[in-house]
Amino acid sequence: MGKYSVRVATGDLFLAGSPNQVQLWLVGKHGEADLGTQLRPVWGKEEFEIDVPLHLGRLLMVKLRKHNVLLSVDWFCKWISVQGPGTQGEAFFPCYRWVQGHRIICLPEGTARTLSDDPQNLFKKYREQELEERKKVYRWGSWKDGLILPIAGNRQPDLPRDERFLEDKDLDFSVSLAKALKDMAIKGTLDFINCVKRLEDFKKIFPRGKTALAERVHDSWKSDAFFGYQFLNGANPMLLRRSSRLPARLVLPPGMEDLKTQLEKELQAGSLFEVDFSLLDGVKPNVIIFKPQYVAAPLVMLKLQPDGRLLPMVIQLQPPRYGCPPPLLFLPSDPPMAWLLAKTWVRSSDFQLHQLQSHLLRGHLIAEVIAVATMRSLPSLHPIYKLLIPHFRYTMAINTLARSRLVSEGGIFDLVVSTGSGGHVDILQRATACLTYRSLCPPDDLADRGLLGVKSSLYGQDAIRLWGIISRYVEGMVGLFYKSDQAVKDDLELQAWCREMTETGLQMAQDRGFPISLESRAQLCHFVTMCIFTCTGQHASNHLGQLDWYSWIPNGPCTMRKPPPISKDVTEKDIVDSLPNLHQAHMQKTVTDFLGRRQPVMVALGQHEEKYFSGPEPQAVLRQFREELAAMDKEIDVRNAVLDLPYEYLRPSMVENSVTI
Ligand SMILES: CCCCC/C=C\C[C@@H](/C=C/C=C\C/C=C\CCCC(=O)O)OO
Ligand SMILES: [Fe+2]
Repeated sequence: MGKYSVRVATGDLFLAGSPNQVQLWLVGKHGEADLGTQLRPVWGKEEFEIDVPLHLGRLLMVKLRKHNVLLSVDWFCKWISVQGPGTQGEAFFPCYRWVQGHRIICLPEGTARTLSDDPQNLFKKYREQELEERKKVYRWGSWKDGLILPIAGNRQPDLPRDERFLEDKDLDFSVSLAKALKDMAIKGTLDFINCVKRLEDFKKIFPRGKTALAERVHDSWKSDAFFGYQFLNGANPMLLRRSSRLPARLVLPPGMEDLKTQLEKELQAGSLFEVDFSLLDGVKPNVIIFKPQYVAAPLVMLKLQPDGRLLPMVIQLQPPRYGCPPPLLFLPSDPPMAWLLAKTWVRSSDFQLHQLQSHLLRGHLIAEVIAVATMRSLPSLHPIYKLLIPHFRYTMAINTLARSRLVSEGGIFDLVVSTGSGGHVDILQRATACLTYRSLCPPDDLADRGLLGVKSSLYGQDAIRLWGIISRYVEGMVGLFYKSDQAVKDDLELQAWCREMTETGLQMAQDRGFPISLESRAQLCHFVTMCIFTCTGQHASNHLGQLDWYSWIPNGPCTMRKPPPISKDVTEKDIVDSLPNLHQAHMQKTVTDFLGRRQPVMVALGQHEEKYFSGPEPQAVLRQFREELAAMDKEIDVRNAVLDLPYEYLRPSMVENSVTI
């Protein structure tokens, strides 16, 4: 018994408060005290003192209930802190979510606890009740067969309130989208009248506020070195791999003996690389306003020069067909327009696989599976929940918007992208079917692709560096709560989480290397590091490049309006007629600007303010994480200062803490 001082923090946003009265209870090890309806959490922090005549013992949780007399107004509660007998200083009760309706909400004290950390089962019932409620609120949905699962719900209002944009993000998103679409409507009216006669005419829709790198793309997009560089450090660094043999599909017609000799020489030297777009083979192209669009499945062979440049050696635009002559091969020595058209076809193919496989599937959709599986399987007391939750912010919301406006029927893909109207779903299904656990872990992925130690792969160097920092952060936290491998095996909540992710969310992905159980601390750390890296670095490295590399439309054409060339007699007009028309280009630029712009409402990696963990040790681990991120950021700044083309997409200050756009 004694005097307790209670502080209650409401969210910082304008609509976070509520005029409803809130009743609080203090729940201790030895008793529970009803503090009555002391609160009206309209704004900021509220504080009050109260005498409690009971002996409560160590405080375990705070319970609260919002009383709705006339009107129920949701309240965003950040946290509650209590000082008094049994609190050992300050007892901190994290919340960081909306309090809705009339039900009693339980907020356990912030110390992370696995089931085995609670031998007296003081929280067991609470954990079970919380998960039972979460499974009702966070339900798996289904968008298309053969894909990993999304959250249930077609629009933002269908989502749990805690997953929707808060007003600052919502305002920024809505206003900037409305502005983008207004500009598009005004400037786009002439698109159907004007047309592009020359490649330089695409400058008509080249963004004003373009980035310095976008300017460089406009100036240098035709160069072979620039073309090759993009596979290393461009918008989509995920396809390049070192050749271990000449690809079977590369059929060299008679007269190409020199090329074969060169390829074999590079192969022997270990400097032969390839980018194979076979995943696109046979994808049904879109038809836009009754006009057929075209899709190809190129193969590019490249050589890594001693100076670090990656130069194309040959482009095969389509795989060989049985019973047909071998496909035409395009060479750097071909007539310039023929070679440029071949490279442009590769750029358009890269746009398709980048946006669908590298960005949407391996960034957005995997992050969503991680978020939904965690919300359904780990109670808020669990250390892994506390570690991961900051990396889920707005992911379900932005993905729901993507499913309803980008890849939906009548969405952007159907309107202007060559793989729209179903081909995009086919590609997502094919990419899902070959999605491996190793491909989501840069140390494994880069090893498999033969890119470890390649100095000109700045993406690779930064991905390994960032993976290492995140890995040490995860190991630091896991080490606080799991003292042995057996403790990991014995954590039934953790095992259920891993199984829910692999078997349900990822749809039986164990045959592609994803674990269905966690047998050791090392395996747990690797899995959780993959989760955090996917929600942060993987998405950023495949999202942030859009503005730089796709603003100049010929460098990343969203569609191709003529079939791939079958001769080398190519004119600039052939290229212009193949590229998106002005309307399609305008739409691509609008969406690229909108999605690719730097987000004003942004939390950088590791910089979340929410305090989910109580106790000095987890705070120390987070502090160390932030210090390592800051050091990496500074070193990237120094490195980039002397680079002709800086690489920024894995710079910690540029990487968002979750997938929010
Ligand atoms: C043409 C670019 C396609 C990019 C697809 C890859 C990933 C998804 C994307 C998320 C987008 C989420 C919402 C988009 C909402 C509105 C689009 C604006 C166009 C319109 O509705 O008119 O990752 O950033
Ligand atoms: Fe994105």
